Amino acid sequence: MASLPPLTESLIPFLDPYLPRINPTAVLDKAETDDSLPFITLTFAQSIDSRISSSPGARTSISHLETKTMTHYLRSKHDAILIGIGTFLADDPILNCRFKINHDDSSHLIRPVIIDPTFKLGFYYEKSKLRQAFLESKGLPPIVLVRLSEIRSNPEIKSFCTLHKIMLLPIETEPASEFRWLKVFKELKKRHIKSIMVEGGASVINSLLLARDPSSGKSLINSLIITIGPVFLGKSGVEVSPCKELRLTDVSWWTGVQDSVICSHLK
Ligand SMILES: NC(=O)c1ccc[n+]([C@@H]2O[C@H](COP(=O)([O-])OP(=O)(O)OC[C@H]3O[C@@H](n4cnc5c(N)ncnc54)[C@H](O)[C@@H]3O)[C@@H](O)[C@H]2O)c1
Ligand SMILES: Nc1nc(=O)c(N)c(NC[C@H](O)[C@H](O)[C@H](O)COP(=O)(O)O)[nH]1
Repeated sequence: MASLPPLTESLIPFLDPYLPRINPTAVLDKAETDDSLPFITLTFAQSIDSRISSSPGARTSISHLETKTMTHYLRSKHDAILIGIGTFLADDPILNCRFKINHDDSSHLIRPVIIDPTFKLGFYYEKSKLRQAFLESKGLPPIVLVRLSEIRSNPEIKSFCTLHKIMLLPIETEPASEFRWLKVFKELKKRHIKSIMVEGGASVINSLLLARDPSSGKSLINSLIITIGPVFLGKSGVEVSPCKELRLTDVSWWTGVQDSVICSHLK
C-alpha cells in the first residue's frame, strides 16, 4: 500500500461544512434516538462526461493523487464506507483509511459495507485485498447485505461469514428497483454506524441520488462530494446520471492541481 501525499490544507475548511459532526455527548443527546438516520455522504470521482469508469467492470483512474488523499481524509471522518458488489468485483478495493490522523502513524478504522444481494463475495473474498488488509490489521472485515432468501437457501453463507468475521445483514427479498435505502441505513445505525461514506459504483450512486425519506420527503444524502477529473471517458464508459432531474443547493467548488471538487446538499 503506497503512502499518500499530504492533504492540501485548503481542503480542510472547504470540506468542513459538509462533514458529519462528531458529537461526544451523543448518549445524552435527545435528538440521537435509535430511529435517527446515519449521516450519509455520497462521494465519487467522475469524468467531464459523467462517467465513473471506462467500461463496465473496469478500474479506471480519474482523479489526481491530491484528491485521493482527500478521499482518505473523508474516510477518516466516517464510521463506514459503502459500495455495491460490482465495485468490489471490478476494483478489488482495500476500503480502509490510509489518512494518518495522529503523529503516531495510527489511522482511523472504517467499517466496509458491501451490498451483495446474491453473495457473489463468497467466490472472491479469500483472495481479496479487503481480507488481506484485515489479516494485516490494516482494516476491518465487512458488513455484507445479502437477500434473506439467499441466506435461507444457502446455509454455507452463514458459516463462511462466521469463519471470516464478516457481519451478515439480511435484506428483504425484493426486486432491485425496490431496494430500500431507508431500511438499510436504519439497520446500520442499530449497529452503531452513525456516518456512512458511499463510494459507488454506478448502480448505487444512481439509486441513492433519488432516495428520499418518505416521512419528511428529504433526500437521504446529507452531503454530495464529487471529484471531477480532466478526462472524457466516452460513450462506452459507465455513466452516473439519476433518471430524473435533481437540483443541488449550498454549492461550493474547489480546484486543485488537476481536479475540481464540488460539495453540495440536495434539494
Ligand atoms: N470513479 C469512482 O469514484 C468509482 C467509485 C466506485 C465504483 N466505480 C466503478 O463503478 C463500476 C461498478 O459500478 P456498478 O454499477 O457495476 O456496480 P455497483 O458497485 O453499483 O454494484 C452493483 C450491484 O450492487 C447491488 N446493488 C447496488 N445498488 C443496489 C440497489 N439499489 N438495489 C439492489 N441492489 C443493488 C446489485 O447486486 C448490483 O448488481 C466499476 O467499474 C468501478 O470501478 C467508480
Ligand atoms: N477518488 C477516486 N478516484 C478515482 O479515480 C477512482 N477510480 C475512484 N474509485 C473509487 C472506487 O470505489 C475504488 O474502488 C476505491 O476508491 C478503491 O479503494 P481503495 O483505495 O482500494 O481502498 N475514486
